[in-house]
Amino acid sequence: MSNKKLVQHTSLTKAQLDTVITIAKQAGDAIMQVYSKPDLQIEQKQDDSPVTAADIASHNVIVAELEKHFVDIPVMSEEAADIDWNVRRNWSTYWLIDPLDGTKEFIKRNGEFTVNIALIHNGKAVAGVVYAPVLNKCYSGLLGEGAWLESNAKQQVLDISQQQINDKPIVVGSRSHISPGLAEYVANIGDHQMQSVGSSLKFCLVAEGNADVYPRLGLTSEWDTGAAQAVLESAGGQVLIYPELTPLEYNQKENILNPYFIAASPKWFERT
Ligand SMILES: Nc1ncnc2c1ncn2[C@@H]1O[C@H](COP(=O)(O)O)[C@@H](OP(=O)(O)O)[C@H]1O
Ligand SMILES: [Mg+2]
Repeated sequence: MSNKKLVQHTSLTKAQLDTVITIAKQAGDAIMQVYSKPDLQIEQKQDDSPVTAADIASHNVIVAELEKHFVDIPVMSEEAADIDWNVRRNWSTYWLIDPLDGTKEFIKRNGEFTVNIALIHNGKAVAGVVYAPVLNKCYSGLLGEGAWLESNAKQQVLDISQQQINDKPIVVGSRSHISPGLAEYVANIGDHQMQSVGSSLKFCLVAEGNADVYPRLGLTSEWDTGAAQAVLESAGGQVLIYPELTPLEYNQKENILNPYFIAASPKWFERT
């Protein structure tokens, strides 16, 4: 398959998205092989965050398969992120990958970790797949076309464009990275329920309509959010920089860290 077609469409066809879903599941299988072993081969990276044999195995599967199916589309992965800004800034279309988001949850073996593959086009997350192998849930989205959840061989369309906010809003936050900014934001919500969940699954819970808002007033990198933002926005949700409330975009700056953001359905932003 040539990338010319991809650039022409500025996104993926449904058949191409299915190929990416298959790749995410292959990566999930590679992760689960490590998960079942007693030694996860945990190492500390330079930024002091953990990396395991599963992060690397997933990365290798995804990169090899994407290069096989989509010729000439560059790839940025958390596990191969050292790409010169002067090269990367010229990419109009590229794959943005977090092979294993929620590495701390993987190490705790609580199931709250995901494989994340996003297609970025002109700074926007236009397609994404988020796969949680232990939970057996695969979320996918094509911006402007729709979002889907496949779970136990059943497929469900995700659409939160008209979703009403719960009287007692359900707020999702990180399980392992709590920030002072989050406490301040939720204090202003009033009566609410707080749920702690690891990884990009927080965006997916909002996309499913099972949570009202995911305020991230703490650090993340672009690969942590691209795929799940594509799922959420394809389901009719929004991811806006906080406090400016402008869209969260990609590859607009050398620093790969995201600004703070709020992910929610449109009614949340109407309300606040
Ligand atoms: N101080 C920090 N700087 C950059 N990224 C951070 C961070 N603290 C947490 N993260 C990111 O948050 C992700 C986990 O999300 P959550 O806290 O919502 O579970 C981590 O992904 P990895 O597990 O892929 O390293 C990590 O990249
Ligand atoms: Mg991550």
